Amino acid sequence: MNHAAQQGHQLNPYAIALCAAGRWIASRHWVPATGGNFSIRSGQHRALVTASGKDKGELSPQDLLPVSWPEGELLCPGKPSAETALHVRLYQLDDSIKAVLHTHSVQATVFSRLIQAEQHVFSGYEMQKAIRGQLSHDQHCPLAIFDNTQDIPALAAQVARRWPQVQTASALLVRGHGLYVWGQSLEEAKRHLEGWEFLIHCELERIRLTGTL
Ligand SMILES: CSC[C@@H](O)[C@@H](O)C(=O)COP(=O)(O)O
Ligand SMILES: [Zn+2]
Repeated sequence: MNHAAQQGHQLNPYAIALCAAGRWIASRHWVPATGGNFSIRSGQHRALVTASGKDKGELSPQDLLPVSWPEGELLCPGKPSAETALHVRLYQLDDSIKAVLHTHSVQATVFSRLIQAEQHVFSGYEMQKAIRGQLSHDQHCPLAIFDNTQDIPALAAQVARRWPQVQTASALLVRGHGLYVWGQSLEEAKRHLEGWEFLIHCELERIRLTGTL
C-alpha cells in the first residue's frame, strides 16, 4: 500500500471503530488465540473484514481489508478472514446489517455442543430485551445452531436456507465453534454480542444446576 493509501486507512472511522470493538471483545476473553473475526459495512456492496490469523484484541486499521460483492473481490492485498464468505452472505441477506461480530467464548462453544437440536429457544430472561425485536422476558427467542464445517460457503448457504429462523435472534451459533451476531450499527452488534453471551452463560448454568436441557 502506498503512503497516501496507508494514511487513508489509518483515518478510516469504520476501521478505527472496529479495532476498538476488538479490544473490548478481547478484554471479555471472547476471542482467544486469534479466534473470531469482525466486519463492518462501508458501502452497499462492500465491507471491511479482519485479516486472517490476527490477534483480534490487537488490530490496527491496516488489518481491516476491504472486500466487495457479488464478485467477492478483495480490494487491496492481504488475506481476509477464513470466514469472510459468511460475513458477506449476512450482508447480502439483509441490507440493514451494518456490522458482524464472531466470537469463540468458552460458554458459547460448550453450550453449542450440549444442544443436539437445530435451535434452542430462550425464554424467561429479562436480558432477551437486549436483542432487537424482543420486547418482554415472556417472548420466545430461538437461537439457531449449525454444525461446524471448514466449508464456509456451504455454511453460508445453510444459513441462507434457514434465514427466517435465524433472523429473529440477530445471531447464530456454530456447534463447537462459536457465536455470530450482527446489528444495524456496530453499537447494536456489540449489544447483541454481550446480550447473547450473557443469555448463553445463564442457560449453561441452568443446565449445569438442573441437569435438564
Ligand atoms: C483459532 S482458529 C479459529 C479459526 O479457525 C476461525 O474459526 C476464526 O474464527 C478465525 O479465523 P480468521 O481467518 O483469523 O478470521
Ligand atoms: Zn471462528
